[in-house]
Amino acid sequence: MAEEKCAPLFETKRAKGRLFYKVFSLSLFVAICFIWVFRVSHIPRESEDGKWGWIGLLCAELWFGLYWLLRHPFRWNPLFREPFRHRLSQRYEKVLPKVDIFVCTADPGIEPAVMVINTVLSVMAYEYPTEKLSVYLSDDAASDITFYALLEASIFAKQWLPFCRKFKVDPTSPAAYFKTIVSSTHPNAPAKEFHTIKKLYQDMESRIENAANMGRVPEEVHSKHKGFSQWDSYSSRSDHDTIIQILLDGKDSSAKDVDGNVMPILVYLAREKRPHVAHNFKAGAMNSLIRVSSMISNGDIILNVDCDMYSNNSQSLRDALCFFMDEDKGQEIAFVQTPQCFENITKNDLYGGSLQVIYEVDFPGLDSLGGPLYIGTGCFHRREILCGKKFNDQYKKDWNEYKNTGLLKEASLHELEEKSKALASCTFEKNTLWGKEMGLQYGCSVEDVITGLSIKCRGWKSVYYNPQRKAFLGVAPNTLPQALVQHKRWSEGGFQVLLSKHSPAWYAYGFISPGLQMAYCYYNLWVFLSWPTLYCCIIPSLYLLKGIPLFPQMSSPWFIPFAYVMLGDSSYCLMEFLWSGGTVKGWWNDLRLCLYKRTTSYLFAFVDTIFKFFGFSESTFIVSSKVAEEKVSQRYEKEIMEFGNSSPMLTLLATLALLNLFCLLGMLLKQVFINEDGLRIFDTMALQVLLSGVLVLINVPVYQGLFLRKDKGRLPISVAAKSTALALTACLLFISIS
Ligand SMILES: O=c1ccn([C@@H]2O[C@H](COP(=O)(O)OP(=O)(O)O[C@H]3O[C@H](CO)[C@@H](O)[C@H](O)[C@H]3O)[C@@H](O)[C@H]2O)c(=O)[nH]1
Ligand SMILES: [Mn+2]
Repeated sequence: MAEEKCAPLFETKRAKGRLFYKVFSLSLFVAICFIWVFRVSHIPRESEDGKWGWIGLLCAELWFGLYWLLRHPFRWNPLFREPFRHRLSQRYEKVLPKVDIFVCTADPGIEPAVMVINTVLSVMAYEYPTEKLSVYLSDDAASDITFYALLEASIFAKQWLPFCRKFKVDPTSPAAYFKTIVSSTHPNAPAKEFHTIKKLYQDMESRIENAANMGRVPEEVHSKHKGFSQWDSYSSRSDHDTIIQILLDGKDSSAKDVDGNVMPILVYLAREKRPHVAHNFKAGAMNSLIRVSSMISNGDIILNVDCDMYSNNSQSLRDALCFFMDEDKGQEIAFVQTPQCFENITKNDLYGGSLQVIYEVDFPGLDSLGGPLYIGTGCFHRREILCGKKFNDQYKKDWNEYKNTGLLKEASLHELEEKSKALASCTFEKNTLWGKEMGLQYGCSVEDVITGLSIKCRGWKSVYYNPQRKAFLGVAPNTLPQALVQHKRWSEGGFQVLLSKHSPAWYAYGFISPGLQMAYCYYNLWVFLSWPTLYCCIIPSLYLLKGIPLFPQMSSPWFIPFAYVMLGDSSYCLMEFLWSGGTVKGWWNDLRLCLYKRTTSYLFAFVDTIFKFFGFSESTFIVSSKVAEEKVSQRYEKEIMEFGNSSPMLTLLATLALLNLFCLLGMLLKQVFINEDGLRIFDTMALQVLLSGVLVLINVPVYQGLFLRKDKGRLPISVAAKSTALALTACLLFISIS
């Protein structure tokens, strides 16, 4: 018993096989050095062809090599964590802390209300004392439909929560649960009860969907609930008062479920918005939530999820607490991050959306360097640290002195709502430290990453926890344009972090470990991959067309390091990808997306950040769509790439794809009809042929989209025309200049 008492609440394991990795990396590095030496020592003379092409490649290879070095800290010493829930409950069951859960939504058009309330219901049903749970929904669209849906959910929850408890339901999102039951023949609930609850859910779902389709809330509901009157003064999504409604307050009889148990507190919040006041997107929403919740429940722990990220594991809250409440190591942990996983990833992950290598390899590695990034969803925070507390080693939280703070117990509901309104007003933050040193940081497209970094710079650590049964499941982009726009926002955010006050490249020095600095830089430098990648996709192919070699020929000893680096690195990446649970085709798809995001998302992000830096354009946050038309979904299921618009990004992609095709074809035709030495080019220019060949192969979906497909997801004719003209012109121009 005594032993149990001081036994840790979690354990940490180290990965094996690191020596192999280190030796292999060293050998790759030696080969990379040889490549650099070759480039520098073989620069063509003024009289020879290809001098500038050569120097450009030298720069690209230097940069790729250095960037490759940044990858290493991740892989040096990965850690895996395992919490012990039973010990937590033995020692702390009576004094478990209060937890506030924030769900953010911003657009009922692409984040349907039914999906949002499923997420809300799933987190309300955590296996946790309900009187200690509070769930807040922030609605940046201030949509009365979403409010209506939440109202419906608050009623349905009175049946749903007892049902989940009784039959140990998991996942606790009703939609997801009913979906799993269709595929398995053993619902853990008796048929009668199962069908009753299912019917209740479906009725609610159709009421909400009807309201959403009609675009308004049914009259009889409207008049029955006083909450709707708050929309009387509403003029638009970006111009309205604070709307707040405590739907379940945890104390009066209407807040009990059908079994008579207390329900979690449930609050709807749409912070005030005015057209000329910056609202700072999700970061602004989160900060309003932090303040409003401090007035109502003031939980010690804050869990934050996006509206699509339903809880898939009803124990994950307790798991997270094992880290915070561990007597020995818990004191320094600011947040516990779980991976962002998705329920709609297809077998070969067409858009590389699952980010598996990041979550299976990078993040465990980060954990040994001081902890993973905060990635905006599925993250448990300590409230006081999120609000700006600095680390000191005297800090020791005594969980046993459980205090019931928050005013809900004393004040009247109305009073509370009025007080909270002021906290969510759009002028509240004026001349305060909110958005700078308190709460989530403003001015960055990845408010999460920069906030996590600032927490680290204040001396705290974080923990990565990747449970076997995924903690949360969400929706990944299911069209190419969506994926590219999302990566643009992320890479732009990364660049902003790099330029920010907390820059991992300079400011963070001395505050976080050098390995972690490198790791942050690895993510924050994404935009700088665009130029060298573009260069390597264009110049070697054009030179191939012209017949000028830029790489050593096959019979030269210098060929060896090139071959070794290409082969070695790609096989290693493939191995990591498979090990992380991917397929070979998935790896190929991931490679394609990697190319596409580098040549488009990162490029556009680079340009946009510069514009914003000089004040030419304003910040935006393009919310990813979580729904798709029937036809689009069908194509997604079949892993047919969805282009579907004529954006500059797609035009650029198509142009690059065609340019490579033309160069390769042009070269082959030249070999057949003009040159006499036939196949000798495959010796002299083997690597260039290979590079173009791979680029052409990887772009097969683009050629299909341009010329072969008839469906709506294809590339529009206008893109085909523009890109063909551009690619041809580039080839002809390049040939004609000597
Ligand atoms: O003005 C806004 C914009 C967005 N959101 C919410 O923010 C969340 C994330 O938006 P989404 O479009 O799904 O972006 P993702 O790229 O999927 O999100 C990832 O990247 C974001 C930063 O770029 C983080 O904020 C997210 O937590 C992280 O999951 C969603 O719940 C939105 O409703 C708001 O509340 N207000
Ligand atoms: Mn999302």
